[in-house]
Amino acid sequence: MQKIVVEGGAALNGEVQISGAKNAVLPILCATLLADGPVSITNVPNLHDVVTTAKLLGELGAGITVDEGTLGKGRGMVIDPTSVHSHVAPYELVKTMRASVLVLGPLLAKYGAAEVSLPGGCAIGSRPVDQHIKGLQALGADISVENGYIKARRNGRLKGARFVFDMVTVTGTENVLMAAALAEGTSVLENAAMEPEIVDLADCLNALGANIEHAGSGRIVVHGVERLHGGSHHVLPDRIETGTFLVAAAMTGGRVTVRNARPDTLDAVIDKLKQAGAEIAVDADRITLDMGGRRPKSVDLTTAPHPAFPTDMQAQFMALNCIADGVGVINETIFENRFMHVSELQRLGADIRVEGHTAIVRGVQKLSGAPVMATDLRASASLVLAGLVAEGATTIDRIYHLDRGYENIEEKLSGLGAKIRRIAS
Ligand SMILES: CC(=O)N[C@H]1[C@@H](OP(=O)(O)OP(=O)(O)OC[C@H]2O[C@@H](n3ccc(=O)[nH]c3=O)[C@H](O)[C@@H]2O)O[C@H](CO)[C@@H](O)[C@@H]1O
Ligand SMILES: C=C(OP(=O)(O)O)C(=O)O
Repeated sequence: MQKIVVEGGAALNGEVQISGAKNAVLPILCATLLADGPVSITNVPNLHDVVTTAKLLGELGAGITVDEGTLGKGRGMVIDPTSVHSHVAPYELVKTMRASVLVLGPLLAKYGAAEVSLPGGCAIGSRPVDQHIKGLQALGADISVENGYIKARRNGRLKGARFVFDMVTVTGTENVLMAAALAEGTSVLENAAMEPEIVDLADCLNALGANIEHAGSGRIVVHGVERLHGGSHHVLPDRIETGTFLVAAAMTGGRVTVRNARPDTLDAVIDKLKQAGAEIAVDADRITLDMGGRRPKSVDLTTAPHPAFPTDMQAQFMALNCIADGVGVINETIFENRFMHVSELQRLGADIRVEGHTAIVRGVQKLSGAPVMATDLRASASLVLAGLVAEGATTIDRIYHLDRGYENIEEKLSGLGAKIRRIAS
């Protein structure tokens, strides 16, 4: 098992390249199952979740070629779905990555049947998939849940329908959107998620011949087509990785430019960083944050679906509040158990009180390094951030969580002057 050791104290300075978005590339890789020919994806981040998805697609029979990429286009992957021969996503793979449930819609729509293990809960909450199932049923699918598997079938083509999600769900919207792309007639998805990753998925599907309108709004219109062809797509930059590096710069009082970013996907995060006292300059694909050596000011925030403040940045801002000037109140409204990082941050000396879905963080002058344990992906990121400003060494265990969603994080942070290394334990 590997660990990360961070020695705190260095202000981060310099430039860092942002990778393709985990939450865009995972549904896009699954969407390639819908095509009749090979699909070439560029700007694919080298993440554990991408490897798991490739394994799953391979298990279904798809051909997969990894290409280290041409200059400026990042790593590439070509998925050839024409050899798919199985429609079963087994528990062994799904349990390691919830996003595996995203093969449900494509397998059902394209191959007529799907058996996908129920993903189950995870550290941050119970995370049911009832909306995925109801949405596909609205398109005419016959679905049962047996022996821990979602078993879906269709008779003839799926039929376009109007479906209103009970709550905003990102992967739920993606599953139903992918299935509707090959349905007969028009589907209208109401109360759809508006995350930039949904837009990227729709852009990819449209590049393969789908006819999807208004992705990025709460009402997506999908005119079903009979088939999708092969093609190519360049994945959107990761807004959560971007936000994490910007918080690192703000906490350490540094000056960092993130390259290959999409500033327009980060309005709520940039706004909070400004409230924390950062000077921020933005152009088309770069963001520069200059903290000028100042201590950040505490910020209050409430997580909510896009375009509001993302739950995937909550833990990182909690770390910032831990060393900020003042008291910051954080409300988590998306996941019922997304404060697992609190007890680990407290081990570093943070002053945090949790009342239900609210964490009240009183900034302290300094944290001190300690051994801590990562419990989920963004909790891990918050511990790395706290380690960057803690006095002495912070050793973070269970970093496989971090590797699910951050490409070369220690190399990228080292490039900005952080003292961070990975060790085998
Ligand atoms: C791979 C991916 O894109 N993951 C993201 C996705 O997760 P994911 O798509 O799993 O999260 P959802 O948007 O579905 O979850 C939002 C809320 O809806 C609830 N819910 C969801 C579906 C359902 O059928 N029933 C139900 O009750 C969930 O328990 C949660 O409380 O969006 C989350 C919220 O922005 C992010 O934190 C994750 O990083
Ligand atoms: C919760 C996250 O991811 P996932 O939905 O893949 O667990 C995340 O990216 O912070």
